[in-house]
Amino acid sequence: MFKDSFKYYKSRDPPPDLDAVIDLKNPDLSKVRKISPVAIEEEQSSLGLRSTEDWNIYEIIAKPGLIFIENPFTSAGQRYWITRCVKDYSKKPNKTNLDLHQVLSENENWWDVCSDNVERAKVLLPKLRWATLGYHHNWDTKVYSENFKGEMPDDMVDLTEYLARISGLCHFKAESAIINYYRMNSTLSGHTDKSEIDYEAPLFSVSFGQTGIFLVGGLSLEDSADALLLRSGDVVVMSKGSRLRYHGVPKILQADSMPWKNQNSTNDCKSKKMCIDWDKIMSYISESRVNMNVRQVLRPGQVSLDDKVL
Ligand SMILES: O=C(O)CCC(=O)C(=O)O
Ligand SMILES: [Fe+2]
Repeated sequence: MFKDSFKYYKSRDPPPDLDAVIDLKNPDLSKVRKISPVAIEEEQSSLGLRSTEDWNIYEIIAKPGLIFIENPFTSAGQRYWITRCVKDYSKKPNKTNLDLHQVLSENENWWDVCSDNVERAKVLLPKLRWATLGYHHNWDTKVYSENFKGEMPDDMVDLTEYLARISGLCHFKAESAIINYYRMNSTLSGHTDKSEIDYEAPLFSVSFGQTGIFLVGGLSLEDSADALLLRSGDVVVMSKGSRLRYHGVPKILQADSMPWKNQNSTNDCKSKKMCIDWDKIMSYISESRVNMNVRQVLRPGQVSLDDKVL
């Protein structure tokens, strides 16, 4: 059952045995099958992705539609997206959990305060838990509204559209995103994401930084669950029969590699300020996991939540 597995993997004392956790760096081909990336003509250069010939894409055999792309990002791509999540997507006017706690004044942004003020950073850094973009995800009502809607960044829209095409899932338009920020002791309890109108559209989850144990069960909490390791750059696509499965993150583990670190000695920050910023971001990510959870809300052709297209 989902809750028992969650408790098992969450436990510190005793720590869980990770032998049964599906590790797609070392895939067990009785549990997963490899799928080929769909060949598409144009190359994309600005999304920080490797050439698709060397992508590893898997589908969990027992959970059709649950697709896993092993880190398709270049090292520079990891740095780009980590910086976007930590520094940019956490900024106003995007909503964050900190808005509810009044720990920042009207004109202050979490990352700016943390990078300028060591004392405030000690308290504030671990406090950021989520930011919402596009249609705001209301955690209490779970209902999207035209009245609470921000901008979706073009890069995130382009990245998920490209990932959808390569995975053979045609239409996808990013309209809402939650950026989840985890510290080493954070968890995300089991849930299904069902506030969206169109369940035909997949849900994309892209993880960076420290490793997460991702637990994915069935359509009911009574069903058993599989645990998967999600490392920096790994992408999970919940589509088709797997779109509404229960899932959660019972544990964050120390990463066994740091693909966001510059592999060669050439420096890719364009100014001294960018280098200093990156050092601070790297220090944050050395004890955090960030997850971009991107959804399509509307049906194709529907222009707003008030547009009752069937
Ligand atoms: O952090 C993750 O891997 C999952 C996040 C998630 O399930 C959500 O935001 O709905
Ligand atoms: Fe979720």
